[in-house]
Amino acid sequence: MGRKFFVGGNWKCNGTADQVDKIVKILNEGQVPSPDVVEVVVSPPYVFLPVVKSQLRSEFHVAAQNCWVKKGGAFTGEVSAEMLVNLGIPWVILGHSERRSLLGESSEFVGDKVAYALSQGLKVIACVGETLEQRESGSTMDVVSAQTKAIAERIKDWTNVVIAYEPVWAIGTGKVATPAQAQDVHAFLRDWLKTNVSPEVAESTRIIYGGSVTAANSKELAGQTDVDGFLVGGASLKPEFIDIISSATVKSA
Ligand SMILES: O=C(CO)COP(=O)(O)O
Repeated sequence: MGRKFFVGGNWKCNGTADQVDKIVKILNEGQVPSPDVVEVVVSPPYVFLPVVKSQLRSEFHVAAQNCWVKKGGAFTGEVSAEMLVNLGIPWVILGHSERRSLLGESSEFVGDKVAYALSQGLKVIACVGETLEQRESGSTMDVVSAQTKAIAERIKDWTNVVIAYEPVWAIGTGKVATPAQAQDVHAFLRDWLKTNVSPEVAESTRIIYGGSVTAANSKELAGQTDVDGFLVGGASLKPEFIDIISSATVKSA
């Protein structure tokens, strides 16, 4: 089907220079499937991006965890898409639930960011996902489709977009979505893209899962038809990230 497995490591706001050295060493020494089988992107905090980029094995790439919504200028504390491009940072994560909930980023704002980042040549990992309350009230599909729609309304080309489905109740909680729960939402999102964007975009866009992914559950999740990879938080800071990357072989088996 041609969707290359994608594993992202979101380091969030973690790490000292020493810890970053150690993680990079683990990543560089780990035995992983070839880049034909899996695309690996790690996302350190901004301050560590240049050092990680320069030291990381060449087949792995780096992502920023955010960027500003338009051209840089008088926006204290922000980092612009142009700066990332200028430093050769190929990817950016946008719309993570921690930014939506803690920093008040609306779906429209996230959609604007995705459109601007793509226009500057960045590739985007765009995050969507429902809270526990929304899941329990039965509105999961409404929430993820509204979040996806805000992006779809603002972009034309999906080539450089990966969608990360990250149920908020599964993030950092140890409470992973069951493979069936993940598959349900991934299949729904793919169908949403088919109806609202195009069959080609639905078929080619990677939809990855995030939320308490570990080496213990990654193979079973990877076995689901519409799960095209992972966005890993906590476990991406540990040696088990190598095993999670290796779960890509489930698809080619
Ligand atoms: O938010 C996440 C990745 O972006 C997931 O975090 P955890 O893997 O720590 O649950």
